[in-house]
Amino acid sequence: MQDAMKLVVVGAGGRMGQTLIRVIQASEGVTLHAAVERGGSSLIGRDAGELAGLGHIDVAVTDDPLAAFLDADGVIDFTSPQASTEFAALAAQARIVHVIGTTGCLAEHDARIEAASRHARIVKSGNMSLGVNLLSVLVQQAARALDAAGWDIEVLEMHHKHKVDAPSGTALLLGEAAARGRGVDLTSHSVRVRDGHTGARETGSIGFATLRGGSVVGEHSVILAGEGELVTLSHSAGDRSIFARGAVRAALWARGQKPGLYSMLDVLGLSSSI
Ligand SMILES: NC(=O)C1=CN([C@@H]2O[C@H](COP(=O)(O)OP(=O)(O)OC[C@H]3O[C@@H](n4cnc5c(N)ncnc54)[C@H](OP(=O)(O)O)[C@@H]3O)[C@@H](O)[C@H]2O)C=CC1
Ligand SMILES: O=C(O)C1=N[C@H](C(=O)O)C[C@H](O)C1
Repeated sequence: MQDAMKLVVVGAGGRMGQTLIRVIQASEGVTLHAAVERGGSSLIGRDAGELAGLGHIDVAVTDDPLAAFLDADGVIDFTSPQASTEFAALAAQARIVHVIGTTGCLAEHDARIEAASRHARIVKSGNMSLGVNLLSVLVQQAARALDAAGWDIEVLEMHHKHKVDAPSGTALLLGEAAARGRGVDLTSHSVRVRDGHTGARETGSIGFATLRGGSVVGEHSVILAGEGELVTLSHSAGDRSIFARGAVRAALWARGQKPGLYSMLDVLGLSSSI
């Protein structure tokens, strides 16, 4: 049997970082090797278990990611686009698995992450949950079956008030699935904001609407609106552990793969359904 996979959590003090520490401690086949926060953070030196509400686990938070990566098997990263591109380069240097849940990446970040995947095994997804990835397959099928002339597609999302990017990574992932189903490119068909005298809706466009407030973990709906009927496909996240469990599953899966850039659909064996 293989040794437990040694995982580093970067952004250890964040909402997802703390959830990951709890999920890793509760999971078979993985062990928390290190916890990383940015230099200057008041969390450096604190015990990661205490930070996550578990009690002492003898893993002190460090601000030296490369030292942590060199003796690890993988890193799980829910931080920021800039930080994730830097961690991808370090994961490539250490030749380890890098699971990236960070959203809001621009083309320049994605290009750097793709370059790092020549040496690292990277799994990146705007949503690590099983439910959302299954939903994306269903959205693609619905968009293909219900034609653009008769059915308009709108993606609606709501998240907690601290979220900094919009539309959410999940909304974009679902928009991409709808665009694939329609055989069109999302960028040239999406309407990300509406305000003022917008004119009538353009046939075939894919609209996005963003709500923010309170402590909502993540609500997503894809609405297919026809004449006199609506089809709504939706997902509701009750707890951040669904993302953390997906990320751990991705790390274990990627351990056996060649260097490259993979998605959660690859991890879940759903790529052949798209
Ligand atoms: N794909 C998925 O399934 C999911 C994705 N996400 C995404 O994950 C990301 C994080 O979300 P969330 O946990 O809510 O955000 P938080 O702001 O709570 O956590 C981010 C953490 O990363 C830390 N961080 C930022 N830069 C660095 C760095 N250079 N080195 C070390 N640590 C760093 C932050 O530290 P500091 O506070 O000092 O800046 C913070 O502790 C977002 O992009 C979010 O959209 C979230 C949930 C699920
Ligand atoms: O920031 C969050 O919280 C979440 N971010 C991801 C996204 O942008 O879709 C996933 C999840 O919905 C929670």
